[in-house]
Amino acid sequence: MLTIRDLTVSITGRRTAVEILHGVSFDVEKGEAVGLVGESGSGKSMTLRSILRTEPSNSRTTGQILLDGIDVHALRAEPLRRMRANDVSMIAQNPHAVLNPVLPIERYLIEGMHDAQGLPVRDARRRAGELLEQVGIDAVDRVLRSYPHQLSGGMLQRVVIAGAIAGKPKLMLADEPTTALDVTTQAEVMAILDDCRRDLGMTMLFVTHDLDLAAAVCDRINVMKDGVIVETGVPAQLRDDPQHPYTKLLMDSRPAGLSWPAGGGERA
Ligand SMILES: Nc1ncnc2c1ncn2[C@@H]1O[C@H](COP(=O)(O)OP(=O)(O)OP(=O)(O)O)[C@@H](O)[C@H]1O
Repeated sequence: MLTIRDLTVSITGRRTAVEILHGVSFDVEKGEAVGLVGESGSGKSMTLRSILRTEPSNSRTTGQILLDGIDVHALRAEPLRRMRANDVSMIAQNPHAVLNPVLPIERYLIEGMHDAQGLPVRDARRRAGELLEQVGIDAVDRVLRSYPHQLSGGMLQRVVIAGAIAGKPKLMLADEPTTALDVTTQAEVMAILDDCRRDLGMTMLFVTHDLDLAAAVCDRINVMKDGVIVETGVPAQLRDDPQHPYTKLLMDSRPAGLSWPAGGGERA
């Protein structure tokens, strides 16, 4: 479904250019959850931005990104808008960056569905309620009428997930979706995201610095360092037989006593 080949991104200054991604290549098959794991600054977010073509304006991208065989860097404005509206959804770290603080949640969801799918407002309102139920929200009417500042971070991230799955996108990009939440809420939101993905059969590219979290939800993991994928494997393989020194370092730096979750590639 997603093929990335030899992706390089350089940030250009007046006289110099700094290369940030140095020939990144990996695949995500239909229905798979694939992790992109690495420390801060390794280039994970830039890889996601390249897929959505939202790289900084002073950047230069080479290589190929194919979504179902279509080269996203060759798309003109209208097909690109359609791709962002219908095919690829993004869940970012901070829901406040996505939700307009002066609009109730209802407007965010309804306008999103109206704009992206052309759903009439009345249908979009009903669907918004269903989506909130799907992400585990009970007090649907209260949440729909609330403004972002009236809801907790975990609740807001559920709303963002509801918006992201509304159009049943082919590909979900999740960029540290639980990092800004407290630990208990992190687990809840991650479980909801994982459930929604499975229920809808969506493909996911999941960016995180947390190898354990990636292992819990991903079928395969790409380990990234300094703009390069240094190792790819299923979670059990990275745990039992890490090949690259950086993967070993990530394994060794996990909190003591933390057992590797039975998830991802280890699921029955
Ligand atoms: N607009 C920009 N201009 C210049 N450099 C940038 C820009 N955006 C990102 N970078 C640099 O590109 C590199 C990769 O950044 P990126 O955000 O992709 O890393 P990351 O792995 O997602 O880290 P984090 O988890 O902190 O977001 C970093 O060195 C960062 O400083």
